[in-house]
Amino acid sequence: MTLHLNDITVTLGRGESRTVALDGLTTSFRPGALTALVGPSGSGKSTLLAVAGALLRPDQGQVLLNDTDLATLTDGQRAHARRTRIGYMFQSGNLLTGLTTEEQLLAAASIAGRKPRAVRAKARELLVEVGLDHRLHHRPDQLSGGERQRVALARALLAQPELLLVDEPTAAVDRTRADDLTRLIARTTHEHGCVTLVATHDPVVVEAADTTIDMLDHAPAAAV
Ligand SMILES: Nc1ncnc2c1ncn2[C@@H]1O[C@H](COP(=O)(O)OP(=O)(O)OP(=O)(O)O)[C@@H](O)[C@H]1O
Repeated sequence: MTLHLNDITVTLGRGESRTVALDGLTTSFRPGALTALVGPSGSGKSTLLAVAGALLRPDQGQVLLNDTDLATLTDGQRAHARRTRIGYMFQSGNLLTGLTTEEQLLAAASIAGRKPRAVRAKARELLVEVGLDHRLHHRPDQLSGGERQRVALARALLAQPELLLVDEPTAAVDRTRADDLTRLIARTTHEHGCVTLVATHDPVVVEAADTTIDMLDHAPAAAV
């Protein structure tokens, strides 16, 4: 799978808060490559992740996952693409209230049509890898922000998505854990051949990436 963004423009807010977050951005991402999105706060990294992940429709431009333009799909088709083709590790975690850590992974697998029995061992393995094997029975409100984000990563990796979108994976964890997570994301990308985009301010993540996109090179004219 390749991801090609073609002439993407996104405007956010209205009136005085109206902001051009992306202005005619064109770029491609290779399968099996980890791309670091870098640039100062406000340069459009999260907006790019939201557009690539079919969470935000661009005002203009194409979001091509192979031959499928996510920008022109119906809401239902976009939801299907999110469930079956795209994995997210965002700062909010987006976990389901009331489910334990292990259930978050099994429920997501079940929604994607897989039998919980068939994925339980792999789910446990991933939770060990993200350092949460001692938190299997905690619910989201009993986890720290960094822990919630790691549940989201394990859940995303269990689904083996074609496109993996990660926002600041190392911001809420200590250095050792940050290095482990960075290695896990890079290894998964190389082994599964997914397209991985990581928004980051962390030089260690940039070092581990195969390519880097500096958002300032694509900054809207008004912001330069
Ligand atoms: N709802 C909104 N309305 C208006 N402007 C917005 C809105 N959301 C974001 N913006 C603006 O759009 C621009 C891009 O924001 P974005 O969150 O993509 O930046 P970022 O590079 O991810 O920043 P950070 O590193 O701080 O996470 C910023 O200038 C921001 O202020």
